[in-house]
Amino acid sequence: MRLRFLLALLAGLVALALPLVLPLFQVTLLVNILIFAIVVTGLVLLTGIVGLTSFGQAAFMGLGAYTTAVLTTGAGWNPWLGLLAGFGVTALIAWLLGLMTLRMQGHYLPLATIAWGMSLYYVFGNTPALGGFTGLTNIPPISVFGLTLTSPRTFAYLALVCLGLTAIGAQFLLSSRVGRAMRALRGGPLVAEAFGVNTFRLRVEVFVLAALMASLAGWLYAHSQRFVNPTPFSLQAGIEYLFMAVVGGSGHVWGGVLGAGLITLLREWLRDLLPVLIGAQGNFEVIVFGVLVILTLQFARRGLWPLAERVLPQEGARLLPERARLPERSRPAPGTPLLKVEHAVKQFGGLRAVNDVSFELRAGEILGLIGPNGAGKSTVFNLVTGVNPATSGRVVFAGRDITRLNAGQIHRLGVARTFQHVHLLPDLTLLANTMMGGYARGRAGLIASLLHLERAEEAALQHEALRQLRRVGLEDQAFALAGNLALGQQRILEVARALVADPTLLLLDEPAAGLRYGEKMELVALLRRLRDEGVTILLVEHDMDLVMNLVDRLVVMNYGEKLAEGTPAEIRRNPAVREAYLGVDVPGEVA
Ligand SMILES: Nc1ncnc2c1ncn2[C@@H]1O[C@H](COP(=O)(O)OP(=O)(O)OP(=O)(O)O)[C@@H](O)[C@H]1O
Repeated sequence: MRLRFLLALLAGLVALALPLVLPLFQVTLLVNILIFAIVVTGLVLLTGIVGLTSFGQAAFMGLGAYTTAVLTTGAGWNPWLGLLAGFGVTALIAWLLGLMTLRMQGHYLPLATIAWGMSLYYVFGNTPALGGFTGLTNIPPISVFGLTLTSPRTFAYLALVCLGLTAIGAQFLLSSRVGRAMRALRGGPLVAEAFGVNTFRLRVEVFVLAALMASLAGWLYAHSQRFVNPTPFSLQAGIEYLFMAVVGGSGHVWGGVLGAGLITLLREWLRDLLPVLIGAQGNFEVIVFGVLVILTLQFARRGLWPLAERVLPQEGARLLPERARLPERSRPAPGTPLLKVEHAVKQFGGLRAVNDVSFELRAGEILGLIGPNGAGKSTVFNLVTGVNPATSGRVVFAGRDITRLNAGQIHRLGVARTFQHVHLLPDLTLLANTMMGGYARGRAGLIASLLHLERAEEAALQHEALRQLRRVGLEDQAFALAGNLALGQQRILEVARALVADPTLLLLDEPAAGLRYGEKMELVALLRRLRDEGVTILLVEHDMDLVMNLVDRLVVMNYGEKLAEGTPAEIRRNPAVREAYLGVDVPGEVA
């Protein structure tokens, strides 16, 4: 940790020395690298972390550049006001574009980013007030504390400060509650929503943030070049920013900075070299970039920064001091009805997956939901967790009708879940994964996270996560990576993550799927212990042995209907159940 800090300090000092020692031409290049790195930092958040591929960042850079260019040349505004105006214009346009496009899935979103990237480029080029394709000249320089930044040497320091603040803010964000939610979004909305994240809103927020970073870069660009034209804000430039992120490592802030440096330097070098080698003029460097990206995707899919990370000293485990604990929910008295499913029906087109199912779950018990494949168990699970609303009927939790609430709203009432297919963030520690479960117990938003103003809350979450890891027996691995765990432990980690939400009801979706015998026994022991501590559990499970030895009561489903309900002993004797499970031995109790 100390060594890493010293290396970072050294890198910072070198960066501060470079504008003084490099020849002027190279300082200009350095300024460009710093500016491009700001755009790419936004792309890292948007594309590398959240998984929203954007080809349109150069257009947002253009919005920042043109806004300040018009206002400072035409209306005589101070460049700093031009920056704020650029932020305003970019935020508004990005927000509108985000609202329109961010609900799109798959390849539709990248297509949409290409569309607006092209449109804005032609708006810049075809608007006479913006100087058309020749652009606007005589943009005034920026002044800082009375010092006018006309020389690239002094301008480089402004660019360095801007990049430093952007990159550190992005790092702060990624190590926060919002950052964990952003990472969870990458795997689809299911997990993030289950922990109370408003996924669409978060996508829009990150989209606007990345656009604002590009806008800042555009402002710097306009005042360093002192003129603007549409070319640097074209679709091709947008693609090059993506190249930088991919080559450097789009999952890491410093990867973005590395990519911006490498590609910009390479471009300069190739622009001189290739025409000599080929004997003709042209943008041949783009061909090399294309090959480079393909090679990176082939041999270092996550970019070059993760390779550098391997040789850098690893960051040590650090816990913030806990000043206050998170508030806890009041518990329902054992035996009181906690969950009621009343005449639930779920229709998928012509298929009635759940048909008039009713059952009740009392506080402090473990209820198992079993049935053959396709019986409708997962569908019931989805009705209770708000993933899919019931077609008719009611679901009541803790006296409140939750039938029409979404997953996040239901979670905030005290329902936490695990997933049939484990959904963890393999590159994060067990602790960080567990903390994801406490998202709804925190309040800090994007801005507080960027500024690191959420440390007290983060500390409380860290210690709560640690307590839950201790509760499930994983505390000694709190700082290991979740991706290194065996499946059984990953499932137990998901239980710890759910427990951080301080749930009154824990829903487990096939928790024993894929586990070995020993792992199943550990899981059973854990769930029993949790029950004894007062946790109420509903579990959907295929493993009859496990279910029969764990649960207090069972609901058996078949063809979407409730076939039977009772204690394991009653269910074992039930002839209808035996028939539904024909060919499967409904096992006896194991000592
Ligand atoms: N989103 C959906 N759209 C259409 N049909 C669906 C959907 N989800 C489930 N079904 C259908 O509803 C029926 C019940 O499925 P469900 O997944 O609830 O059963 P299950 O008891 O959980 O089965 P398994 O044990 O195999 O997971 C199945 O016929 C399934 O194909």
